[in-house]
Amino acid sequence: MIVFDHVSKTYPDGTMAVEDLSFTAPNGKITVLVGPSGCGKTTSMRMINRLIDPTSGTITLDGQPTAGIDKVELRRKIGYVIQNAGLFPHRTVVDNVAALPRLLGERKQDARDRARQLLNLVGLDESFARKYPWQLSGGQQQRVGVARALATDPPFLLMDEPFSAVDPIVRAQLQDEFLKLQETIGKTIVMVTHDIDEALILGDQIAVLRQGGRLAQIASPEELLRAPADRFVADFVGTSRGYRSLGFIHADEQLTVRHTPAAPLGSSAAALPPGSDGWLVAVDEQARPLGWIHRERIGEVVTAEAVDHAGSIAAEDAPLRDLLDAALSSPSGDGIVAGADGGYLGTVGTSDIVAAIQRSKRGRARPADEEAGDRA
Ligand SMILES: Nc1ncnc2c1ncn2[C@@H]1O[C@H](COP(=O)(O)OP(=O)(O)OP(=O)(O)O)[C@@H](O)[C@H]1O
Repeated sequence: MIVFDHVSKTYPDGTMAVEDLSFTAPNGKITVLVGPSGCGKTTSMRMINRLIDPTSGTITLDGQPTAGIDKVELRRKIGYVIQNAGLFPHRTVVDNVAALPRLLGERKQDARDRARQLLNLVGLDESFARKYPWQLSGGQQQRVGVARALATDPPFLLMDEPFSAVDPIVRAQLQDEFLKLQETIGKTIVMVTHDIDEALILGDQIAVLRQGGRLAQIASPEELLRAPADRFVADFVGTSRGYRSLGFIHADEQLTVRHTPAAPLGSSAAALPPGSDGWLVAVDEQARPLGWIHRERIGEVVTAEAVDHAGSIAAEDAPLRDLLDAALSSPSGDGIVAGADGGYLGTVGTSDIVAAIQRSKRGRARPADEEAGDRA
């Protein structure tokens, strides 16, 4: 657990970068610091590993004030991932990852063996180990940066805009992989980003800072979207908050899944049922949904060319946002749902999804009502 207790930082030129900042980054969770440029995110994060010393206040790691921990020991406990990976250009990938353990006295072979395991963990196979950073793509370099930060198996990890130097598609992939990795490693992470969408995807909790390093709100992604503390947070989180918050809510068991008939590729048109307003769900040989198909577009047999791909397909356990999107993008008006194995399950209607949204809103409102009842 990392605790900020009334921490302030004034630079020698008088700039108040952080003012009276207090928050807790819980163990095994990702805490994201976001806010506009110059609001003190980087200063706050660098005070944790004492690259910058606070002017006042204390920061503790699992109850131990950082001011009292030897800097070498502190850096061993806290992995650090920076933008652009910051790799040593003249060292191979494996030696980049092994660098800090070597510096701390580990045997070369042991450090390299572990480095190879870590490279594997971040999705880089053996062939990358002997390459140099300039031979890697931006996304691959960033993975090496993550592997290097994990080299001393630190319980804490600081990440400064770790995925911002790569294009949006690679960034989305790295974010996804990183969340899976965190499920395995369970580190206590503080991450800085200026990108609210990245914060909403990665954060277990998000601390929104305003100019002068003052905390505007700290909350879960869902709460930040649902109940921004003030206008500044609402504007920073951005528009379509209601729709985006559906990305964190799942359907309940009451959601009606309709049994719209399937039209397997290659099947004869004569053998097919009428469908819903003529619409059927085209499925492949493994009964996986491909998209919608209208009876009028089917000749003698169902062909892949006749499938309409406009509608997105939602997974059974997907958040309501994905189900709603599947329905809204669908030519038939209903959304296609696939099971965990990718097989076709059924379809959901827009009105049924809206009813599920309303039930979830009532469900979330209830605890507060009950609290009010308890107080009365
Ligand atoms: N060494 C320094 N000396 C004086 N002022 C500084 C120093 N480093 C940062 N600042 C100032 O402190 C404030 C906070 O800077 P910081 O880098 O922490 O912000 P940030 O939120 O990380 O910004 P960005 O998103 O642009 O990276 C800014 O006004 C900045 O100009």
